[in-house]
Amino acid sequence: MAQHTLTASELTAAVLDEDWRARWRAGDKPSTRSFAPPGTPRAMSLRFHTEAEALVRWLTAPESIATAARADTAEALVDHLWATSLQALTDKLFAKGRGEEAQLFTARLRSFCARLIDLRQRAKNFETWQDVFVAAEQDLARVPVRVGDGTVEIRARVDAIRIHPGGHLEVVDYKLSQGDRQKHDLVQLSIYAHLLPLWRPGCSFVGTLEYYLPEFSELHVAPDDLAAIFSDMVAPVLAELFPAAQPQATKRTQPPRGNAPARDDAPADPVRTPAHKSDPSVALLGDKVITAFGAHNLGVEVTGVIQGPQLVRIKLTPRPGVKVASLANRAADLQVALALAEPPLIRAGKGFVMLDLPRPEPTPCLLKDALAGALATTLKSPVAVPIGIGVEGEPVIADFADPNTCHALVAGSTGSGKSEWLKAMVATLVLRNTPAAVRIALIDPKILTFAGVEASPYLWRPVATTLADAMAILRAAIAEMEERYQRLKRGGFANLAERIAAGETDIPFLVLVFDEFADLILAGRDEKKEFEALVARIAGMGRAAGIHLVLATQRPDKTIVTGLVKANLPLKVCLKVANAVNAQIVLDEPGAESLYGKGDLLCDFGKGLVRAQGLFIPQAAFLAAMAPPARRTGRG
Ligand SMILES: Nc1ncnc2c1ncn2[C@@H]1O[C@H](COP(=O)(O)OP(=O)(O)OP(=O)(O)O)[C@@H](O)[C@H]1O
Repeated sequence: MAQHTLTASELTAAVLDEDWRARWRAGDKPSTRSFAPPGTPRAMSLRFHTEAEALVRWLTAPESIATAARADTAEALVDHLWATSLQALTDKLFAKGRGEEAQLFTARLRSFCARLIDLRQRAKNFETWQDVFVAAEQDLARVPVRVGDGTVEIRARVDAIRIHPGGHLEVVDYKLSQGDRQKHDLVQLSIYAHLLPLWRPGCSFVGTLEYYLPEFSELHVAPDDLAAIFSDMVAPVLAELFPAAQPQATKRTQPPRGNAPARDDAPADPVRTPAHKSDPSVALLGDKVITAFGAHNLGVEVTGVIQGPQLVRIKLTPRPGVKVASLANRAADLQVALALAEPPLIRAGKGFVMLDLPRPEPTPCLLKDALAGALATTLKSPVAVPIGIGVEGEPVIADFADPNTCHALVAGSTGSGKSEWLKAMVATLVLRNTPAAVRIALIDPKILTFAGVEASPYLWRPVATTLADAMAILRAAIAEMEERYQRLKRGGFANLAERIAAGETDIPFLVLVFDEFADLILAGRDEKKEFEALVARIAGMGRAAGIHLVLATQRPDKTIVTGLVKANLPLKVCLKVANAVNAQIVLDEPGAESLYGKGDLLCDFGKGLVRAQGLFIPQAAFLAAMAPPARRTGRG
């Protein structure tokens, strides 16, 4: 069967090298490395990219952002690099007789640091390095590109996405050599520029090639020039490589809104929840588990094997004398015995012990399918939202109207699936309500999560991307809450739901969604105090007024998830976190460090933890959902 995916590097190679293309068409997988000009000295390109990425992450990470914002000279940045890794690296290179390479490498990074200071000066009203960088080493996973009547998925990783003072986003490619490779660099940049608006519809991107030779030089390429390179050089090669690309109708879940480009980044072959194809190899797992525990003198019986969308749950009964804690302590041994990537989660359930193993072929849960199936009858109140699909295929839902789940804390390390979870939650609210019934405030410091929704009638205020705008939204929500209380009192209603039930529908529910709130806590003592006070106020009084808070963070440590924040958000949704301490902070018990990522989550409703798989909505469907109801093209 024809292959319908390739990487941006492969596509670049195919565009510029006819032999490469012929070998690929013949079914080979030719290397893209042969593309480097022969005889070039070792540029240590990979290491340069790693150092640049680590530096940008330090500049923008919540825990270091305040310190990093004070770094206003190239020397200060070089000092940081030197202390964290560069000194050790150069010492090693000198010891190996590669002193010349070490000097060249250091000179390149010096140029990089000097460039960063220029960018700092270029930024409008610089407060932190987040005013410069949106992302470093950003993966663009499986972006569908139209080829003829079909689609081809292209994968890419871009070096940086930055804020350009012209109001665009700037995609940047770092290069360590120039010469005859500039054509190659331009083709690659044109591919990135083509992919990015498909990946984040609604954003416009300019392209920059940055050379560190070691002297710095840059080449700006206008969007029209990049589009011309793509259509003249890349598009014909794509058509040649994929003469029979898959018809779009079989891949697309929903036509895009207006002129928004098609995007369907849902993983392939989604299973219709809650029924999942059973996997024959799962039948053998029970025996393997008995043997693995038996090797440590822990007797267990398998009393059930359940296949969820992403997990296999094995229900075990411990033999007399075998403690649950002893089984849980053997997670690392099971990881080895069953050749797992992570230690499995082993927890006590009602009358049994649950051992969750990854499914050999996990299947994602699409919001669209869940809304048409399991959620159709279970979401009742207008502000009921899905948490995900449970291991046994059951819908796991929360209702903001319920005092036990009226405000949420969402935590998970980077890549765990927080933004996707938030998007599925927001999409559910807007797909089930008109803008007159529900309004959303989006606080998106990462800029890309909610890009492209600016014109949505569901927005209560424009999407906030800065600390100042985020605080302004919270203050406005307090004022709104007080006004609502007056109106409820005048009408003799205890809360908004009661008023709506009486037929008065002119006040919408309001859900405030923070894709990251760490910056608000770390901004300074006064800001932290004000933020906590505002959160406490809304948390305490918001439900009656129909105002709900959803605060997400990728940094669930004690500094960010303070006692006050945690106590005020009764619903906890914890995706994969870095360690057991983080899990403990969010859920009061470890476990979430063993989740598998990509939407795998544990949720606390106040009566024990539930494991579920978060729902997924493709970006194009999300944008379509945010459109006015009359202009919707379908259901996401
Ligand atoms: N529910 C899901 N089902 C399938 N895949 C998912 C799901 N959630 C996330 N993923 C995959 O994981 C990737 C990362 O998810 P997401 O962007 O939500 O992470 P994140 O936790 O917000 O990370 P960061 O904090 O770095 O932005 C997505 O691009 C998607 O490929």
